[in-house]
Amino acid sequence: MSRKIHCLNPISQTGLKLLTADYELTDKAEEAEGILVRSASMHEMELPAGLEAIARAGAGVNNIPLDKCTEKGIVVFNTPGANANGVKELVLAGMLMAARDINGGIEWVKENKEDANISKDMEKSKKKFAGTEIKGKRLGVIGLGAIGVQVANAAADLGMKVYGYDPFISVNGAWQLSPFIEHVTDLDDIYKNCDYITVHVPLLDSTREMINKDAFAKMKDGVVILNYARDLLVNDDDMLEALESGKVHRYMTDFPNPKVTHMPGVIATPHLGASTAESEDNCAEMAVKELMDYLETGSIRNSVNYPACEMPPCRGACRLCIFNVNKPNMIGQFASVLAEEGVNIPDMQNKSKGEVAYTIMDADQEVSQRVVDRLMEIDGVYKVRVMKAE
Ligand SMILES: NC(=O)C1=CN([C@@H]2O[C@H](COP(=O)(O)OP(=O)(O)OC[C@H]3O[C@@H](n4cnc5c(N)ncnc54)[C@H](O)[C@@H]3O)[C@@H](O)[C@H]2O)C=CC1
Ligand SMILES: O=C(O)CCC(=O)C(=O)O
Repeated sequence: MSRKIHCLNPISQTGLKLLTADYELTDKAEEAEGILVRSASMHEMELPAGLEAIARAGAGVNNIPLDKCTEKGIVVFNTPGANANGVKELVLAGMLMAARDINGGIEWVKENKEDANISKDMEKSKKKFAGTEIKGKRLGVIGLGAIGVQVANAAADLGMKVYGYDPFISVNGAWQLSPFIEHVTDLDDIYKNCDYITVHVPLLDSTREMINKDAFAKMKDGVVILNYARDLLVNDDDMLEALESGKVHRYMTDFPNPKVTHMPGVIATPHLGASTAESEDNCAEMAVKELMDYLETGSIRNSVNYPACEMPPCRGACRLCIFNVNKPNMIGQFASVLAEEGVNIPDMQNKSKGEVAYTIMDADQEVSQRVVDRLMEIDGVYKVRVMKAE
């Protein structure tokens, strides 16, 4: 029987082509074992009873109800870094468009397209659209993950003086960061010093509306804010005030909403950061591979709600994948149940991540529903998935 995959957004064929003959795309979400999604919101969606995993072809997972998925033992994947270059290039375009009034200039040419003297007239009009160069200006990058590091390095290559802030920077991120970036540990150093500030953090409770009136109060007059991460990182009312007072010269954003579109000094794009052929292909390929690997082997790579856990092919008659709360004596209880039922475990792997843990156990014989029920009865177990050895 083939595994059913439902796409909540159009997913690049480059990724979908990787699905083998064991898979089938379905229009019916309710029968899906796996879901592929980009930005569609899943918060109001009823999660299918047989859903094992969701793969987000992208970075941000604020469109997915993570807690609900965790409690149901549904593994949520994303595709770290797969669209970072696409976003970096749009951020660079944003900085350049904020530095001079390129948009205004283009509009002027359109408005004057019938002017037979345009070649002369433009020389008188162009001063309205003049600006500055980004070389030598100070850029603050908040969040030095896949995108932030690339933005910081590219801006340094263009001659900007770059400050980077990320209290949770990964070892990998730190390795990739150019030595020319000044790594600051106090966000105020970015607010006080920078001409351009770009935000590349996930939308979390801790980052929601972090760009607000308190932050603006510390910033230089005429600062440019770039938000190619998520709308709710910025307090819109405070942004309007900052734009009207001249504190913020331009607000460059990939997240227009009815308030933002009416603000002066805004240049908005319609969530285009990852909309390049390359990013779409990269994300789709990574998402499909993660999904297939998990559905076929139980191995988890790049999950945002469960730990990474890689297992070689099944060494028994079946494989048990157990999702549970991370607390003492869980493995002891699993092993006791299996021992009492006369099931031997030739191989196993257990990993934890914060509040949750994941255990893969190969069993030397097929297990009965009673074994599964007994495991499910253990306090703290969310789900037991049984996979037959191929
Ligand atoms: N416009 C678009 O189309 C796209 C937007 N995005 C957005 O950009 C965000 C970042 O993407 P990636 O760089 O790929 O993610 P990432 O996970 O590689 O990097 C995020 C970084 O933010 C850091 N961070 C978290 N909280 C922070 C805080 N309070 N202060 C400073 N740093 C903090 C983390 O330590 C991490 O290094 C995504 O979560 C998503 O919302 C991502 C891709 C495309
Ligand atoms: O998939 C998209 O179109 C948007 C990408 C994005 O926002 C993300 O990866 O977080």
